[in-house]
Amino acid sequence: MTAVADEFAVRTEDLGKVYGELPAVVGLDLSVPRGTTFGFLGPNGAGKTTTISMLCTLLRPTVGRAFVAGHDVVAEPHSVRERIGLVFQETTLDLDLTAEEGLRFHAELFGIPWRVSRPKVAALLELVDLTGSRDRPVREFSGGMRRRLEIARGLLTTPQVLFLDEPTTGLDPQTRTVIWEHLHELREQHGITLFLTTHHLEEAEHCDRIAIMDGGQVEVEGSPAELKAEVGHDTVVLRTGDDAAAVRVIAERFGLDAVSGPDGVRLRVADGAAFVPAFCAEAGVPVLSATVVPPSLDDVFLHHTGRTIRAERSGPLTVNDVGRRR
Ligand SMILES: Nc1ncnc2c1ncn2[C@@H]1O[C@H](COP(=O)(O)OP(=O)(O)OP(=O)(O)O)[C@@H](O)[C@H]1O
Repeated sequence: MTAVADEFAVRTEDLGKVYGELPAVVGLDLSVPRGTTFGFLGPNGAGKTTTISMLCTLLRPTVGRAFVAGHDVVAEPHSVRERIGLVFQETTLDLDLTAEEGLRFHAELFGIPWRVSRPKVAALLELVDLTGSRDRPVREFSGGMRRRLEIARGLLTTPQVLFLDEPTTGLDPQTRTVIWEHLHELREQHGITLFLTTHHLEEAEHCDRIAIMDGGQVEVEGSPAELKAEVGHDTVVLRTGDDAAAVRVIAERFGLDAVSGPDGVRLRVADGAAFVPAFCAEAGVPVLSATVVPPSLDDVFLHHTGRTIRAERSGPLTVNDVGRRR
C-alpha cells in the first residue's frame, strides 16, 4: 500500500488484460477520488466488464497494478473484498427467497449473524424502498425492484466502493430515475464511492467524471460538462422556406457545410446562439424555426472515436487494431 494510492478509492497504473491473443484492456491509468461517482462509458466489447472484474479481484490482470480502497488487488485481494460491494449485470438473486431472507442469507455468508445484520437489513430495505415487499419472494419482483434489492445487497458489508456493472440496463426510464435517486442518496449519506460501467449516455450524465472507453483503451477522461465543452460545436437545425437556398447561403456567406434532410437544414457551428441571428439577417429566405442543440456525450464519443456509441464494433478487436490506435 502506498500513501498516494490511499487518497483514491480506485487507482490503476498501466493496467491491462489479454485474453489469449486479444488485448481486452490496454494501459489503463485511473485515479478516482473517494466519495465520487465515476463512470466507464463505452460500447459492447469496450473492456468495461473486464476492468471492473480486475478491480473486484475476480480476474487477474495480465500487466500493471490496481489499488482499491488503498489495497493492491493482486497482493491483498481479501483486504479489497472486505471494502467493496458488487452489483453485477446479470441478476444473482435467489428468486425463491423473500427480499429479507436473501439479504439475511448474504450477510451470513459474510459471517455476520442475524442479530447484528437485522437492523442493517431493515435500514437497507428502507433505503431502496422495499420495506413493504420484504416478505415477498423475489420471483414476484419487477426488474427495477430486483435491481434495487441487488444494490441493497451490495451495501450489506458497508463497502467503501460500490462497483456497479451496467446498473440500469434493461430497465425503463422511470425505474432508472428511481435507482439513480437511491444511488445519489447513498453517496450523500454514506460518502461511498460509486464506480460504474455503462453504455447509456443518460446514465453517464449522473457521474462526476467519466472515462470514455473504446477498444480496450480510455480515449478521454473528464466531467461530462468538460468533455462536452471540449467538443467545441453546437448542432443547429433550421426549417426554412427554401432549404436548398439556405444551404447555399450557409456555404457562401459563412463558409460552413450544411445538409438538407427531412427535419430541415442541419449544420455544426462553434456558437449556435450567435450563428442563428446572423443567418436570419443574411438568409434571404424565410426562417420558420431554428433549434440549437448543445453537444451531447454521444458527440463526445464520436469526436474521440470517430463513431457513435450506438454503433457496434464490426468484429473483435485484434492486436493489430490496438497497435494502430496507440
Ligand atoms: N473470458 C473471456 N475470454 C476471451 N475473451 C473475452 C472474455 N471476456 C471478455 N472477452 C472479450 O474481451 C473484450 C472486452 O469484453 P468486456 O466484456 O470487458 O467488454 P464490455 O465493455 O464490458 O462489453 P459489454 O458492454 O458488452 O459488457 C471483448 O472483445 C470480449 O469479447
